Amino acid sequence: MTTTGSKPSYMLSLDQGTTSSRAILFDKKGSIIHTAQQEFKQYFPKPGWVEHDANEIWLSIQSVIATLLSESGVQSTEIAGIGITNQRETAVVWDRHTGMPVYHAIVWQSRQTADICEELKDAGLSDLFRERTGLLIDAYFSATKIKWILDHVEGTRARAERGDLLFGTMDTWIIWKLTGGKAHVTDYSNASRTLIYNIHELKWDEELMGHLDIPAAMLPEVRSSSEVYGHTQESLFFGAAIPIAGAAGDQQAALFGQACFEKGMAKNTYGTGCFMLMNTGNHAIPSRSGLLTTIAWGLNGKVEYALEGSIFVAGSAIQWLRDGLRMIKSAKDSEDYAKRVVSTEGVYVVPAFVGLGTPYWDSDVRGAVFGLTRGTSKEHFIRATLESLAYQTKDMLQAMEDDSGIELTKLRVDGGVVKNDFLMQFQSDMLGVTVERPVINETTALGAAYLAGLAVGFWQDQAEIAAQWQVDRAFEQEMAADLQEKLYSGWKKAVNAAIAFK
Ligand SMILES: Nc1ncnc2c1ncn2[C@@H]1O[C@H](COP(=O)(O)OP(=O)(O)O)[C@@H](O)[C@H]1O
Ligand SMILES: O=P(O)(O)OC[C@H](O)CO
Repeated sequence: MTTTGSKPSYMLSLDQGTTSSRAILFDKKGSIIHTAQQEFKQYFPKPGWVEHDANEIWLSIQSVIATLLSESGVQSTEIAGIGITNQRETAVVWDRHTGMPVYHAIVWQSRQTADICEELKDAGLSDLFRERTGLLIDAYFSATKIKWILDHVEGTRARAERGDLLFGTMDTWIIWKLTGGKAHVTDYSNASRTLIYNIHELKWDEELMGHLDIPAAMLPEVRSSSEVYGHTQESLFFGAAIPIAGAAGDQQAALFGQACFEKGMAKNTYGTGCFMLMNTGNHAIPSRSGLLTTIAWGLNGKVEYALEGSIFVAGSAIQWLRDGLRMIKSAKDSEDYAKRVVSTEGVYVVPAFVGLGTPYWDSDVRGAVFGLTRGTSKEHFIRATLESLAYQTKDMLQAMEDDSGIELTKLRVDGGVVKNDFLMQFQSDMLGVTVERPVINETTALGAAYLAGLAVGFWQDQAEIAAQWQVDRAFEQEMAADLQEKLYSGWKKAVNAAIAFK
C-alpha cells in the first residue's frame, strides 16, 4: 500500500513481547494497516529460569520490519516516526564497544534471583525499596537480574565499573541497536520497573544501587515517553533516518492506547498474564493492598503515575487446557464449552501454577481444583478455568479501589483473551462495572504509536487521541448481586485453601 501525499502517512510501532516481536503500522485514524510477527526462542536453563538471547530478539525486530515493509509496500519515507514498546523488566547487559551481550537477557518471569531478594529482605530493606521505587523486592524486577549477571559472569563487574558495559531493558537495547549505538536511553515507565529508580525524585537511586553493587556508568539516561531519542541508521533496512520518538513498557503503553488519560480510568490486559493499571494522575499512591505503584508515562514535562495489579497466569491457563490437558483444540473452543453449562456447579480452578501475584504475592502456592463431584464434566472444568480469570481480576479491582479510594464504573479491556464474550460478560457480572472492549485490540502497539506520534506532530494532542477510541462492545452486569457475592466468596475460600495447602 502506498500513498501519494507528500507528508509521511504512517506511524510504526515495534512491540517487543515476551514470546514474539511485532511490527505494526498505523494510519492517522489509529487503524491498523499491516502487522508482521515473529516468535523467538525461550531458554529454560534450570527449573524456574527463563532467558532470551538479545541478539535473537534484535534479529526478530529486523525481520518483522523487513516483512512489514515488503508485504505492505509502504516506503520508509512514508513513516513519520517509530514508537517502541516492550516486555518490561527483562534485563540485558552488553559491551558498549562490540555490542555483544555478556549473557542472555534474564526474563521478567525468571526466578533465578530469588536468593538475592531473600538476602535484601533479611537485611530489612523491604520498606526502603518500596518507598523509593513503589515496588516489592521480587525477582520479577530488573535490578537483581543485573546483579546476578555481574556476580556470575567472570570479569563483568570490573568491566561495568570501567564503563565498558551497558544495561538496558528491551526498549533500551532496541533503541541502541536502531541508532547504531548512539542513544543509550530508556523512558520513565521502563525505569520505574527496575527496582533502583526513585519514582518520586525521578533519578537512579544511589543508595539502592549500592545495596545491589550496580555501577551508575552502566545505566541508561531516563527520558520522557514521547520525544525523539535518535534516528534509525540509514545503513539499516530503512535506508532512511526515521525518528524514534516514543517508548513505554507494554502495560503502560496499553493504558495510553486505551486513552485512559484521566485519573481513575483503568484498563486490564488479558494476555499470557493479566495486568490491570489505573491512572492516578500526578499522585504516586502507595499501596496497602498488594498493588505496585509505578510510572504510567512521562509526557509534556511531567510524569503521571499508576497503580498496577499483576496476575501471572491468565491466557496461559487456557493454553494449559489446550496443550496440557488437551481438553480443547483451540483457545476459542473454551467459550463454546463454557456456554454449554449454566454454572460450574461449585467447581473452582485456582491456576496458581507459578504462585500468586496481586494481592497475595505468594510464590510458593501452586494450582488447585475444588468442588469436584461425580457429575463434574469437562464443560464445568473449562468454565471454572475461564471464571478464574474474572475472579482474579476482581481481587485486583478491589485492591485498587481500596488503595485509591476511587470506585470504578468502567473497565477497558484488551489482549487475546477478550475475544471471549462469555468471559467478558462473566467479568462484568463479577465486578458490577461496565466492561468495554475497544475496536482496536492492539492497544499496546497503538499506545507506543500515539506516544511517538505526539512527539513528531503526527497527532496534535491527547484530546485528538481520546476522540479516536471506539467501543466494539460494552458488557453490562446481568447477574443478581446475591449470586455474585456467593460465587466470589467460593473463590476466596478456594484461594485460601490453595494457600493453606503449600
Ligand atoms: N477466545 C479465547 N478465549 C480465551 N482465551 C483466548 C482466546 N483467544 C486467545 N486466548 C488466549 O489469549 C492469549 C494470547 O493473547 P495475547 O494478548 O496475544 O498474549 P501475549 O501478548 O501475552 O502473548 C493466549 O494465552 C490464549 O490462550
Ligand atoms: O510481553 P507480555 O505481553 O507478556 O508482557 C509482559 C509484562 O510487561 C511483564 O511485566
